[in-house]
Parts: sequence; structure tokens; C-alpha cells
Amino acid sequence: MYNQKPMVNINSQPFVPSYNPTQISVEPQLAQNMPNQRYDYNSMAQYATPAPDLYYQQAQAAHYQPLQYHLYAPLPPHKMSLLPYQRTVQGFFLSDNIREELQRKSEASLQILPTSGLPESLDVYYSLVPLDTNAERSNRVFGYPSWIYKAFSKSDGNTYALRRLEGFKLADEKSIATVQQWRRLSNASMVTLFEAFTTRAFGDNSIIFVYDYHPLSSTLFDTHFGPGARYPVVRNANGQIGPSVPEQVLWSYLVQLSSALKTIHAANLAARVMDPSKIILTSKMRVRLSAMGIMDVVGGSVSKEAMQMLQLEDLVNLGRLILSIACNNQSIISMGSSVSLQLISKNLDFTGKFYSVGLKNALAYLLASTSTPVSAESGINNVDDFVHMIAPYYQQNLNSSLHYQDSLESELSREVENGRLVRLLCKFNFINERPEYDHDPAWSETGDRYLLKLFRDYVFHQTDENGHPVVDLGHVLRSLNKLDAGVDEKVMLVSRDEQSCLIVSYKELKSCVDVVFRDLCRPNG
Ligand SMILES: Nc1ncnc2c1ncn2[C@@H]1O[C@H](COP(=O)(O)OP(=O)(O)OP(=O)(O)O)[C@@H](O)[C@H]1O
Repeated sequence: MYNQKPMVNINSQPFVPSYNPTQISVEPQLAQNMPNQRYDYNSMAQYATPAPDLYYQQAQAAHYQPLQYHLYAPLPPHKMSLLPYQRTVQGFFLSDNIREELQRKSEASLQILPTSGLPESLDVYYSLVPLDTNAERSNRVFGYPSWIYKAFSKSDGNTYALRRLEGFKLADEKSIATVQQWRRLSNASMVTLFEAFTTRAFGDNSIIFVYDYHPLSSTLFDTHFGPGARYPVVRNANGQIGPSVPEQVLWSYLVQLSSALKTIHAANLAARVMDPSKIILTSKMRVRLSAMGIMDVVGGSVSKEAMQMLQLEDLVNLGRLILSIACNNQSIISMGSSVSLQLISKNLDFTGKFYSVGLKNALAYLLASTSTPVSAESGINNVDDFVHMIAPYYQQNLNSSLHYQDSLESELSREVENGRLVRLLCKFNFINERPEYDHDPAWSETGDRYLLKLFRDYVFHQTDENGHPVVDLGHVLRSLNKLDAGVDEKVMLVSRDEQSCLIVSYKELKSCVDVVFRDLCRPNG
């Protein structure tokens, strides 16, 4: 019978190390996060029971098996001396990091919290899960305390982020119409706003803004100024603070956010909210403005001149934001417009000392918008001029995102064959051991079907010389790939009683699969 080989040639026999399901484990921290979670702000990053069905959730949390992130994780010992035509089993799947990230995101999207005490539904949105990471509410940004929830939509089954302003009474119906303008804007560095509506479901007057939901995002504030900040403050031997955030990160933020501002200003709107707690990071270095359109409804419509001032303010706020991140100095933003010119110029000096002249000049341009407008043409700073000014950095950013796109494409190509094999496996399972043919010996004991039954045994039911099952994903992939390609190579199939054996080519087996499957699909087949 089949002997398990430690390493084989991919052209004829791909190498795949033995796949041992007993080594699959569940991450301990996930096992703790299982159902019946209470509404706990500090544990919001954890997962509750995912919804079994987007439309028809069960009220009671069902027993839920955690995702097995380790399913394809490489297990030692790792073979380092592969020949060019050899591949490890991981080579057939997405890399572990990307797969885990995507799985965690999809798990977060499907999370539900049956005992949250929140309204069961709001308009077409249901299964609300709070996303706020701290319980303290402040009206600093919008003038009203705000909350944010994840919810499913009954109309399209998608997941949305609902931002609620508590205690807001809509005075002018017309102001909510600006949401339509925001809805039409499309920019990769903005979270799309879909609609806004008022509700009394929370027992007060609230207004809800509906945005795209980006699972597991964090705010720029948490990333740079929160307790677990990604770039801790660096001090030199004299205790002086040095630069902790790499310049490349700062440029990436500047490029993305100025691109969002360009789209917004071109539509005669202004962002009006550039607070680090309202800019989210949806993956590494991918930032998005997340609370657009709210101030237009809350603050009411403004004149053309006032809009121009608001746009100018956007530039200043962008400058302050990046300066505060570069210098690790929160007060530049928390003091708002009352921040002193002295503090700004001190921090600009710091930037000039530790970062490039290009960055210092870009920030100086943005921050000069209030004091000394410098645009030669219009006399007023504007985002178009700014984008023009930092064009070389746009080019650098474009280049790195193209590189990233290439690496994602190559990740994707690893999975290309897997879809094909799943389809083949489905066909196989449709064909083999159909219960309605249990008593019909003609079904699988003769002809094509018999060959397929023996081939299935050959692929999945190998035993070693001691009669123990051989669980080898390499053998399965190799055999199925050959079957799918219909190669001329021959395979020996042995009957279950080991009394007879048949020698047949993959090409013949492939045509058996086609014939039998077509037979099955015939209306009266
Ligand atoms: N569109 C969105 N999709 C997914 N998550 C989001 C979205 N917008 C915000 N979040 C997340 O929701 C959480 C709370 O956001 P929020 O804006 O309330 O920030 P906050 O730090 O609690 O600020 P505040 O103190 O002003 O409430 C953050 O972790 C943020 O990443």
C-alpha cells in the first residue's frame, strides 16, 4: 500500500509534511472568551458569540466552537533545505498572519451581544454591539455625548457602524439632507456615511449616523497617545525626548488624510472633525476619517464664506494632528484653537531637528493657514496647493501601496488551486455513498462508480504497515491535483477485501468523475 514519504517532488509528487490533526489547538485566550459575555466596556475588544445567521439569530447564545487559527500553522521541525520544485503545505494557503487577521475581522463582524440591554432594533438595524472602548462620555468633539455600535442591516445583511449623539433634537429637517452629499463622496481614506435618522429607542432624543463598519479598527488617539501606544516615547541619555514615530508613517498619514480632504473640499464640504479619536486605523498605516457629516447636521448649514474658513481650519487641524503625533505632544490638539503660536513653533523646531526639511515645510504650510496665508495664486492656502507641494511623497506612497498590492496578489495566487480542489471534492461527495442507492449494488460496485469509490479510499483511507490511518494532506492534494489535471500517470487501486486490484490512469478516473457527475445532474438521473 501507500507509504508516507517525507519529501517529494512537486512536479510529479508535491511534498507536504504529514498533517496531524491532533496537534491542532485552540488558543487559550480565545477559549476564555466564549459565550455569555456581559456588557463590559473593558472587554469590548473580546468576542461574544458570532451570529449563526445574519437574519435569523437565536436569542440564546448557542454553544460556539472558537475558530481554529492554528489549523494550518507551520509545525516544527521546519524543513529548510527545499529544492526549487518542492513546496511545504503552507505554500498552498494564505500566510498565517493574513489568514488570522481576516478570520479575526470576520469573527468581530459576526459578534453579537444578546445581554447588552440595548434596543433590539433601530430602524432596519439590529443586534447592536457597543464599540466604545471607554465608558466615559464626553461632548468634546460633537457638543453631545456620542456612542458607537456595530449592527446588522435587515435590508442588505451587511454590517454597519452606528454613531449615536445622545440628547440631540433635530431643529432643521433640511440639515439632515447634507448626508446625501456625503454619501456620494468616495475616497479610500474616509469611512462612508450612508444615512442619518432620529430615534427615541434609547428613551431620549438621539440621532444616528450610519457608516461602513471596519472590524477591529483602532483610533489614531489610542495608537499614538493611548495606554498601549504603538510608538513609545524615546528619550536620549540626557532624558530629552526624541522622535519615536518613523517619518514614513507621518507621510503616509499626511498623504491619505490630505487626499480625503481634497475629495471633501472639491465637493464644497469641510471635514470639520480632525480629532485623533475620530480617525481610525483599519489596518497597518491605513487611516480613515470616521465621523464625517455629523457637524453639518449638528451645526447646521453654513454660508460659502464660512465654508471656506472651515476648509482652511481643516488644513490647520491636519497640521496640528501630524505635529502632535511627530512630537508626541497631545496638548497641541487638546488645546484646540487656543494653542499658542509659541508652542507650535517650538514643536516645529523639534520636527526640523529630527525629521526632514520636507516634512517641516509641509507642516509649516498647513499651520500657517491661520496666520500668514502663503498661496501665490489665491492668497489663501488650500488643499490643492498642498497636494501639489507634497507630490513626491504621494509618489512614494503610491509605490509602497503598489508593492503591497503585489504581495497580496501573490498571497491570493496561493489559494487559486484550492477553490478548484474544493469543487472537485464536492463532486466526489455528491457521487460517493449516496444513501438512496444503499441497496443498489449497481450504484457503486461496478464500472465508473466502483473505480471512484476505490480511488476515494486510495486518497483518504490509506493505512500504514501497522494498520494505522495515514493522515497526509500532501498525498490528498497531490492525488486530487493529478485527477483534476487528468494526467496519464497510472495508479493502483485495491479492493477493500484486498482480493483484487485495478491499474487505472488519472485521465480515466477524471472521465469517470465527469460521466458519473453528469449522470447525477440529469433531471431524471
Ligand atoms: N466605522 C467604524 N467601524 C468600526 N469601528 C469603528 C468605526 N468608527 C469607530 N470605530 C471604533 O469604535 C471605537 C470607539 O470610537 P469612538 O469614536 O467612540 O472613540 P473613543 O475613543 O471612545 O472617543 P470618545 O471618547 O470621543 O467617545 C474605536 O475603537 C474605533 O476604532
